[in-house]
Amino acid sequence: MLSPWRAKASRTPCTGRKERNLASATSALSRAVRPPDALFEPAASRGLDAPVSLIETARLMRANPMAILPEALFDTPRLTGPYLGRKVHEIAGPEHMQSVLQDNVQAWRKSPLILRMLTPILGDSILTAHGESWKRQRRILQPAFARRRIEPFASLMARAGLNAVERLLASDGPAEVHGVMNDATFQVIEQALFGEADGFDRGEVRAAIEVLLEEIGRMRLSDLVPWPEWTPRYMTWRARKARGIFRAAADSQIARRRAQDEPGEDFLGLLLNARDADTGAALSDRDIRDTLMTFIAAGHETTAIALTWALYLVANDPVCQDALRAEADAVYGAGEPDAEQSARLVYARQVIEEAMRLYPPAPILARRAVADTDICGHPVRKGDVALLAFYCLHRHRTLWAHPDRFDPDRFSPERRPRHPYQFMPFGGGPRACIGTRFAMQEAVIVLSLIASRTRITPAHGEVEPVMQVTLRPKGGMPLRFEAR
Ligand code: HEM
Repeated sequence: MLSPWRAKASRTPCTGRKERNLASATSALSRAVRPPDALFEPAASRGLDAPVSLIETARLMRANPMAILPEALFDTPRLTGPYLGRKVHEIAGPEHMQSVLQDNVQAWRKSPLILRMLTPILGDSILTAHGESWKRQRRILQPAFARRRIEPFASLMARAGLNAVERLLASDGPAEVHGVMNDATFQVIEQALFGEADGFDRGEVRAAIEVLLEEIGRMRLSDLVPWPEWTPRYMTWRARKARGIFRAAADSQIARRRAQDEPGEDFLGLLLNARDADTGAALSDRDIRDTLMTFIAAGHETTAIALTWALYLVANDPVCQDALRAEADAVYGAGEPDAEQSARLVYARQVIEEAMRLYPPAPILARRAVADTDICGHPVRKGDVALLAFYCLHRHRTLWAHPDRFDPDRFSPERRPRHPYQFMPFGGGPRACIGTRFAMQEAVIVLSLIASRTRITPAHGEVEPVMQVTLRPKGGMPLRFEAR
């Protein structure tokens, strides 16, 4: 059975006529040469087929939260089970997602477990705040992500893509793609935030950020205890020191910029200039510092993960590689794409979307009910938990034909999913990712450059996904690259 939601129109494809023609041409190229069952089908991560004890659940959560997803959630939109005297609602249906993230959003808050892990490092930032504090920050930050603000970053994204090509080709034997993609997206976010600023030791700050991201991603058994919200989370001495290094560097950059007449066009400049449209208020230095760290935490590893899985899938699909190359030749030739050209790389965009369908960088989100409510008519009590299983939604057997196959043509203008909550790597509703446009522009440019300049082949067999906040490749992602 295919999507019962298909009839519900409407997500307008944001492609112009010229792009659509190009999309059909490259899609036709990728389809014409092979029958659908010749498509690459990576092994899928499957979950529990029977309930397990609370202790076993805690163990699995720490090792790989993907393992607690029930197998049945690939066939049904909701499952409900017991959870510490309350209920946990695991959901994988578009209308159920919409109910939690949009229709009844005021009844849900981000999970205390995730907030406990994020807040010591990100503070009360747009990612962790709720209520008025979140609304104010979202209002002030939204204009920084307008198209005209993001487009100028295309050239630094292309530079990072070209650096990545060089490193992948220089590798003696298989390249460790996840590391190279992490470096590329770090280069992009760091330059987008601070521009060419000097006055701080970039190497030291990068090392500190790595320690902080590791600290955010490390779930401890004590995190699974439902402490009162005000109980501080234990932080290692190393993480405290790293937080001090990052804060000192950010504070000194903020002070230097404030002393200049022109704050600049990078994110730091935009944050210093940003004003609340309702009240005219500016962000405090502390808000700005926490926002900078939040953009790094939310925007660098996620994009690197999307690219890593996309390259894995493309490595296993030579026809898709040829189609990517043909598109790059037609759109920007031997040069590198600018913002206008990157918007015309519609097939590269489809590949990134299909990669994020199969491997959503954020595969599960958790929410806790702060009031009695319901999910599509099913009663929910205050204190219940909802697990939004995007991984299951994206491979749901009632929604997608051959859900485990890599088929970028699913995202062609004629075939793309119609329900806005059927494909949601960036979340949904008012708390959806603010960085979507930035991430898509970056991922499309970097993927297109790598696929057009190299021939990619798998180095070992299947790679398994493991969730450590994001959906990482277990044991890394070795692939081989040859110059075209
Ligand atoms: C492929 C890359 C990315 C993916 C898959 C992704 C995914 C997500 C998801 C699923 C959420 C919703 C979280 C929730 O509802 O609990 C989110 C929120 C957010 N993302 Fe992204 N993201 C990406 C890139 C970025 C980038 C590049 C930035 C910034 C430069 C960014 C900044 C944020 C922020 C600030 C939020 C919180 C928004 C709010 O609560 O109002 N993300 N992202």
